Amino acid sequence: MGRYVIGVDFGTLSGRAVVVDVADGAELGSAVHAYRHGVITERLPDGGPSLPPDWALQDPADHREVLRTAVPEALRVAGVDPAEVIGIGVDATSCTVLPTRADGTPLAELTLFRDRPHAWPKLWKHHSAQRQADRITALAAARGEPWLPRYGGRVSAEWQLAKAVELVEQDPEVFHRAERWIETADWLVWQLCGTETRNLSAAGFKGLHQDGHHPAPHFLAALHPDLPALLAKVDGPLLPPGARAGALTAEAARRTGLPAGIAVAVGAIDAHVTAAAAGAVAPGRMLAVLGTSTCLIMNGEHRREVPGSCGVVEHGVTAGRWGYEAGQSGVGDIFAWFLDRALPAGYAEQARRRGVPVPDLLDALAADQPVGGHGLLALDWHSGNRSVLMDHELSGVLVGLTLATRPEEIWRALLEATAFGARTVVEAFEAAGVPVEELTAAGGLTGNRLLLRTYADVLRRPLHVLDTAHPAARGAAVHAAVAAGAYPDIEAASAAMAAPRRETWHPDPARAAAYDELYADYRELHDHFGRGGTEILHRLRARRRTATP
Ligand SMILES: Nc1ncnc2c1ncn2[C@@H]1O[C@H](COP(=O)(O)OP(=O)(O)O)[C@@H](O)[C@H]1O
Ligand SMILES: O=C(CO)[C@@H](O)[C@@H](O)COP(=O)(O)O
Repeated sequence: MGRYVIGVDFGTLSGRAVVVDVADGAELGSAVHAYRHGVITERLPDGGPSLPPDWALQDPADHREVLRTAVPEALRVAGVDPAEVIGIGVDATSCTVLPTRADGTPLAELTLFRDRPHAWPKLWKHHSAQRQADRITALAAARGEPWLPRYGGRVSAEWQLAKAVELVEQDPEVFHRAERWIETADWLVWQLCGTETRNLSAAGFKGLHQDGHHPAPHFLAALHPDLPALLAKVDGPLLPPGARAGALTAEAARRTGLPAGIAVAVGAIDAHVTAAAAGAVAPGRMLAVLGTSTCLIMNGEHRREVPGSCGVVEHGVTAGRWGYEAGQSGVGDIFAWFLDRALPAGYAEQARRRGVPVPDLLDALAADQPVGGHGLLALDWHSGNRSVLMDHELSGVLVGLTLATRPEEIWRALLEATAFGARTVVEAFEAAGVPVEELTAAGGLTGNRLLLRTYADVLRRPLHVLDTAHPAARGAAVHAAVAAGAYPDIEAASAAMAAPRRETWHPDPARAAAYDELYADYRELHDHFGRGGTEILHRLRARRRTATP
């Protein structure tokens, strides 16, 4: 009799479930379910006024629907007997956080709060709390909070505390009525096993939980007098990656088609579980999850403070190690923006005639040009800068345009900008004494060969590419196998269940040398716009805010 586990990944636009063989990690069946409401940026599903700029919400009903549809569908495709499934693991984007009642009911689902934007789950890329994040950073720096350097010296607008300050300031009633304030992954685990738990990884990386403590009540009170009440909303058993949160309830079993009583792993962050799917859990092995955003994840033997990183957290990636995270808030999102909003319509028509996807057409048109031949340079900040500046009021920049510039050249400049952004992060790790010995890529962007070639050239190192269409869901399945007791820890489970490598890209020496020069210019532009050479990007953002009705 086989033994299987299910991993369910809750991404930005869709959720996916995969059925995995516990013995060797083979993916036997999968199903993807696009969220009915996608990312909510304009208006709440029932209508109402426009949401302010930089807002990004999700609908908890969309998440439940994934459990109800994608899990049974993946089981059906795999053709396995559900009775042979021994565990389920769940990961989600983060910090994606929602206010609920004590029984887990999302406030967004109560008639009283349904039309209140602050009652809805705020997605990781809800970036409107930058000024709150700046205040938190300034206060922590002024007080010499020992945790601040562990976050590279800055608190992100994406994280729990910035979002909580925004909530208490802008809708105090929702803040006070929220009995729980919880990451989506932890909320989903609660839905599955009926027991509320919290994962140490998100508590650390997104909740500033360090050395067993949340930020102190007096620190919170200095931000807002009511904020210490947050501590009672986020408490609860904190479990390390791969721990068993509980057993699948009869109700969740009915909804998913799985047997009641199987192990439910504690919730996890999407990029972090992917390290287990990639076999990249030993210190020095960096994983680049290249998708809507980029997350760079790595384990380390020791704790080091890396300026501009998103944090170093004990048990952050696997139990007993120091996990590191850094990244870029917009990568695939920038390419999607270009395709949707900036590319002349004729290109889609040309792609259709050639029978290729539009990105492939643009890659083919741009690939043979020598490095720098387009005369362009871009900053990859259309969704703000996560590392190393951690500032979501920065925005995209493109210089070098002429009347001869072609769309495919801008496309290539954008691909290159994201590679330069990744190199900036890798160099920050190495400069802080955290060597990056190996680099593996996973995620939706690994389907773009020009992008992979560019990353290998710009980063000047071999880039291993993972062979799986569902890296995060597979990682969640690895966590499920540990929670079910099939392996003693994530290291052992990952050794047996990680996805194979599809290929390795090696840098081309001539292109890499040419990119070194362009990268030096990127750094100059980066520091000029991002480190005080000019405040123009902040002024533009402020003007947009005040000009918005
Ligand atoms: N060939 C491609 N070239 C450029 N961008 C792509 C390509 N394929 C997918 N993308 C972008 O990748 C992102 C999706 O990545 P994926 O890893 O599937 O999702 P997520 O990161 O949300 O889990 C989208 O932003 C999409 O526009
Ligand atoms: O920030 C994190 C992880 O820490 C991600 O959840 C967030 O960047 C979203 O990831 P995706 O780009 O949707 O894969």
